[in-house]
Amino acid sequence: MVISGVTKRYDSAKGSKLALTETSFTIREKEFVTIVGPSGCGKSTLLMMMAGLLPTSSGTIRLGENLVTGPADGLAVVFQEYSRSLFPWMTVEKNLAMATIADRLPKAVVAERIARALHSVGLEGSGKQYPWQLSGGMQQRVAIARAVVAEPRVLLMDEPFAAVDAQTRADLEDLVLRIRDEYDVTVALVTHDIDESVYLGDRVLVLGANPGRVMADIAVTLPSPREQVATKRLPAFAELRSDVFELVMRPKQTASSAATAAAPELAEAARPAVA
Ligand SMILES: Nc1ncnc2c1ncn2[C@@H]1O[C@H](COP(=O)(O)OP(=O)(O)OP(=O)(O)O)[C@@H](O)[C@H]1O
Repeated sequence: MVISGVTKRYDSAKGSKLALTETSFTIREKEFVTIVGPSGCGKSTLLMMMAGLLPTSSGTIRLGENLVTGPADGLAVVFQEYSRSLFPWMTVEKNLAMATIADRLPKAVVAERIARALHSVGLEGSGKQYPWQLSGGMQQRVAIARAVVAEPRVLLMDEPFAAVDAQTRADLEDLVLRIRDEYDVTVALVTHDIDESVYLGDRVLVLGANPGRVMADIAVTLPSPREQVATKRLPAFAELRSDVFELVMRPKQTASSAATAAAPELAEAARPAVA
């Protein structure tokens, strides 16, 4: 996915707000990129534009050869608010089937995909249940299954674990890492949690606020597969989280020089494309 010179300005009766200043980066195929930054720096705005759910004010977003100008084939989104993103009057299976409707697949293929997706998120026995019969963590698993059932090239996630408890969050983080491998999908995940950004990412994009912009693009060179205890014990993990923390907390006026020092790989534009 290639994001080129994207800006976003919100205009309202109260005035105009530059939410995101010129932003460019590339996400390579199968890469897991996390996007972290302080509240209001434009993380959700950026992700919604990547999903084609919000128009850019200027600049372009491409998925492969195609410009993203609306909800695009090959893109799936998981939101924080699982309870609002699932249809409560439909069973889990029907919720998943809805995501495949546009593809007009044979019934047997849909059933197979649903079974695979439910297995991948550990909900094999829950297909006939309704979302409201499940815990919050299980509902978010359903939302993840629904996102992958259409077998997208890119999975976009907006603070998907912010509304669950710490233990469930750790389980869901590991689940998404497994899903990435099983479905060979490219992932961009927005979070405000610095540890999560480092634990999950192959790269961390650190955004700064006022206006929103990419301050640093940090390669995460931790070994895979990641493991909640062992990975977080590594000195390299502590170092990376400190780098990201410093960038997120650092006052705006010194941010760009700090970013360059902490992340010499900032010249991301030169990377090859792309999912
Ligand atoms: N629909 C809108 N109209 C006007 N301003 C908006 C709108 N949506 C977002 N903004 C503003 O744009 C900026 C970026 O918002 P955005 O929600 O993208 O940030 P964020 O980093 O995702 O924040 P948070 O971490 O708090 O969710 C903020 O200043 C916000 O107030």
